[in-house]
Amino acid sequence: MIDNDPKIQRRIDMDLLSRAKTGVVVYGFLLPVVFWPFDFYILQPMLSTVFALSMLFISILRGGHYVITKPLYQYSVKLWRSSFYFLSLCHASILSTFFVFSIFDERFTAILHITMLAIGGISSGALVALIPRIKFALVNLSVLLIPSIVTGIIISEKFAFAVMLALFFGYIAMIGVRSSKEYNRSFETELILDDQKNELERLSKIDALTNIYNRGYFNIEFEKQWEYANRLKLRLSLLIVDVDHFKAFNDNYGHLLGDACLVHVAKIINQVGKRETDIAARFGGEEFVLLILENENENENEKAIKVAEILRRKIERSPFKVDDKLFPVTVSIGVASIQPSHKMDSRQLIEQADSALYQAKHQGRNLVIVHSG
Ligand SMILES: Nc1nc2c(ncn2[C@@H]2O[C@H](COP(=O)(O)OP(=O)(O)OP(=O)(O)O)[C@@H](O)[C@H]2O)c(=O)[nH]1
Repeated sequence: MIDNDPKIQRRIDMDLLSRAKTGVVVYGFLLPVVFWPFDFYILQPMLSTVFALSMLFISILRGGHYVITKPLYQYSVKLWRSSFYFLSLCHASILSTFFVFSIFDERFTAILHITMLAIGGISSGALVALIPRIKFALVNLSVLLIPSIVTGIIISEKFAFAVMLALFFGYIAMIGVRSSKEYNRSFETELILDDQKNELERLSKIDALTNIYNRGYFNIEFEKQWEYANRLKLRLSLLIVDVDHFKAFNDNYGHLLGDACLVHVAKIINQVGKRETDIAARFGGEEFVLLILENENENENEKAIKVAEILRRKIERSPFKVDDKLFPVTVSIGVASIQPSHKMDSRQLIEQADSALYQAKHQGRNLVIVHSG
């Protein structure tokens, strides 16, 4: 389920980045703070300064990586990922060196106990943060702990420390693998829910037969465009398109062919209403609507009349074809155009287009009639 789809991988990477954020801040300031109360800073000024500055330096680089994530990720996912891994491992390596010295070098005795706590905290924290990429989390954990374990085994008087660290390593690695499975499961559930949400959203907008917007969605968008046109003082035009003699079509050729004919007409309406602001929808039965936002410099309903005539002609000239048989189809179109204002009711535009359509039917069909006055 969690496949190589770049979108999914991006989500995992961004989750990884956000989880690692706290660590970057903590690492940059943690150890100088640790040195202070134990006088380590005074006892070993050189060591502590080198250590603190190197941690701070990597934190600053990681901060920079965080800031440029968006363009860097766009430029190259591979580069983003490898720099993230590299900088995380730099932090882990400096910490690991520090752990090795703390456990085995007499100069670090002053802060040994606090370092042991830090080993537990930092290793567990890093593992939890890097869970989205469990293989990398385990590499990071190995870089943090294995050098101390190996050194402990070599220097036999610290063997007990090495055993304790090895047990700790095994234990949290196990917890990490388990948590990563849980992470993947919840991530998969999230993806399934996202897909279902998108599909439900799509279904709530789309007419099941013709695959163009349905009336519910049209109503919502119509109100939005009405408000928009009102604010910008633009004209809003509406075409109501009705298939001519459709009852006879159904009676002659059957409902299934009737359905296919509606799909054919809907496709053409959708093609003609191709501007970003155009909204083509099935209004109900064999009736469709096309909502058009006129340009500022367009006079009256110029654009809508042009589109209506193009649409009428295109449908007339594209007979509906089944098994090499051609079925002529025509439509009548009522056009109305209004510049919305707060005093008007948006239904007025629908009523006017409807009355123009009524006239088109009465004047013989296969006609465009524009509502006047
Ligand atoms: N096949 C099919 N027919 C539908 C659908 N929705 C509505 N209809 C039919 O569309 C026909 C509409 O008929 P009328 O309203 O009488 O209009 P008309 O026959 O097209 O006549 P004019 O509009 O006056 O040209 C009815 O027979 C409905 O059953 C549908 O989804 N599929």
